[in-house]
Amino acid sequence: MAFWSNLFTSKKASSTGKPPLSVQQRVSALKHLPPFLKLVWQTNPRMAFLNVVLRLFKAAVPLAMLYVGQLIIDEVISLTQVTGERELRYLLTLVAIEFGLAVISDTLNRGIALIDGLLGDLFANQSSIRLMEHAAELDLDQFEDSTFYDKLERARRQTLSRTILMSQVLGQLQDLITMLFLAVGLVAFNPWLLLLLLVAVLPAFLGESHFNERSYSLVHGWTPERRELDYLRQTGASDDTAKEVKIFGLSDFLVNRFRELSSQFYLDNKKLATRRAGWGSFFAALGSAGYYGAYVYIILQTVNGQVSIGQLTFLAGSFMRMRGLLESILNRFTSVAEGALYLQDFFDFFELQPRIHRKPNAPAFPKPIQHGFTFENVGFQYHNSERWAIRNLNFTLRAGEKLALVGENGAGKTTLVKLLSRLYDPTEGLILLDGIDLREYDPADLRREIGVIFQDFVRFQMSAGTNIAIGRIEEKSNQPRIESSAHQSLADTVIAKLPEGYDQVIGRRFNKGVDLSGGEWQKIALGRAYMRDAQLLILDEPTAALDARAEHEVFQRFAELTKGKTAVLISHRFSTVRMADRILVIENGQFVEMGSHEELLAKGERYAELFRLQAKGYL
Ligand SMILES: Nc1ncnc2c1ncn2[C@@H]1O[C@H](COP(=O)(O)OP(=O)(O)OP(=O)(O)O)[C@@H](O)[C@H]1O
Repeated sequence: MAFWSNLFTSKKASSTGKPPLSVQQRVSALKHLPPFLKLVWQTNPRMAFLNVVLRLFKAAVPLAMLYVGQLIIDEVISLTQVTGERELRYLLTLVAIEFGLAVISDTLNRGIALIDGLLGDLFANQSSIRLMEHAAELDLDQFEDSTFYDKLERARRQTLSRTILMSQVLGQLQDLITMLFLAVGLVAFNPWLLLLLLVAVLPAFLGESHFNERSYSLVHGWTPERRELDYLRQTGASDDTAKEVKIFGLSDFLVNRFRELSSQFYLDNKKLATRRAGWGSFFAALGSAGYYGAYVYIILQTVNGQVSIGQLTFLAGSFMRMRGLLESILNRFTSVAEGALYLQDFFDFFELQPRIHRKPNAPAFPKPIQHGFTFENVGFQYHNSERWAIRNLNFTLRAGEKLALVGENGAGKTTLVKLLSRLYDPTEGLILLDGIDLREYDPADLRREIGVIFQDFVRFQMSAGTNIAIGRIEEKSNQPRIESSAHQSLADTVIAKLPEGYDQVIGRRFNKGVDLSGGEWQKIALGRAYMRDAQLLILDEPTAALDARAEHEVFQRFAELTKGKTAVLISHRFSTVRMADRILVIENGQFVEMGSHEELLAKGERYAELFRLQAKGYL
């Protein structure tokens, strides 16, 4: 019987190859319940308090009803033995009390369900907000780590299901109190009955807890695959991918992979569910045997005249209720413990801390920048890669200059920009701003003074105006500023053609959304750079989809706008690159040469070679 041997601390790997968790781990997961309940309480203290009070009242109702029931039956029996005039007032009062209790019980149930639902909604909303806020604080490389994604995914799934945990924990406390009340009556009659009850219910509890742990391991171990399933579902049927899925005939490929993964999960789950159902029926039969044993005992006592018929109904009723309660307490205990295990994922996510954060005593950000950014022997390795994306980089981006970065695909240009904006910190070497290590400044100050438009800028499925305002979202109501940014980035001509102008939702995701061409999107995204009005502006090839004339015009306007400001341009078009004051050529992450267009051409080395290739139409 593998079941019994696995029950406590199984070392056997589950079907997912992950060892199931031990009882110790499960019990230790319960430590997350107090902070969880604290979060629930903080969500809305008044509602939480009311919930507890209503549940306390509800806990006392079953005992009161059973007791009144006993009095009613005994009174009925004694009245049947009376001949002549019968006094019914007492009996009718008892019935009225029982009726009152029934009404109170129903009302309390409704009230508790209402507050549970409302508090649960508030809690789910607040958890989602906390999750979004915390995710926003984390570093970019944490997002690029797949184990981080698994954590985020599990935490995201938690926000809704945790509201069920809240009702379960509170329900548990309520049932425990009801049990306590009922137990007092039962123990007074015969303490052995209580023991019989435990014996009847305990195996079912252990069985449930075993299977819950298995199903947690299964679900937990399948997180990466479930993410893949979500991805496949999304890729197979979404507006973003429909074009390529059709052209390349990818539907079967995606469907087959989905079928393969989902049927593996189905089979694993089916095996577990079937075993669970089999053992569950066996344990339920054990429970019934316990109940009927106790029932026979009480009946015999009644026949022998040791207890009244009213007491018989009270005791049998209490025993039956206690069995139900104990079963649900124990079963719920395992799902509470399981919920607490998932809570671990939830709290784990919140324990992740960004490495790039504000230090105490951060120096004031220079306004204006005096000297510029100096790279001293800078090297950078992506955390998931052995390769150095950038190495031994030494140069200065002078305050007020326009610097163009040139290099082949994968040379490290975008990486350099990410280091400048502190999306990452260098693996080795230093970046200094006006002589102070960039890491000393508050990253929020730095980012406020830098505007970057990446080549893979986000196409926000929002209005055209908001898409530009995103460059400085605090100014989202400043329509003149949005319009002047749109004018400078040539987005105004695109917006003029939209039926609802600046209020037009762009992108296809939402109803009435109008999609734009690649170049039109770029003009909108470029508007963000003008909206930003930062000390350092970086354009990382956001003009690649613009036609040659539009790009030329964009950069002429850009040069005017950035007069006196520092700017970095990345472009593969030399007609654009030559507008820069200086050009930095990098290859395989290493410095190759630096100078003005004329200087580099005169030098006749790498830049000159690339320039001539493009002039001949080879690049
Ligand atoms: N998130 C990442 N994780 C791991 N490696 C990365 C990541 N991003 C980029 N790289 C690698 O770092 C190197 C430099 O990439 P980078 O994006 O900086 O090149 P680039 O010069 O901007 O190229 P392109 O002209 O194609 O945009 C490449 O080899 C790339 O594969």
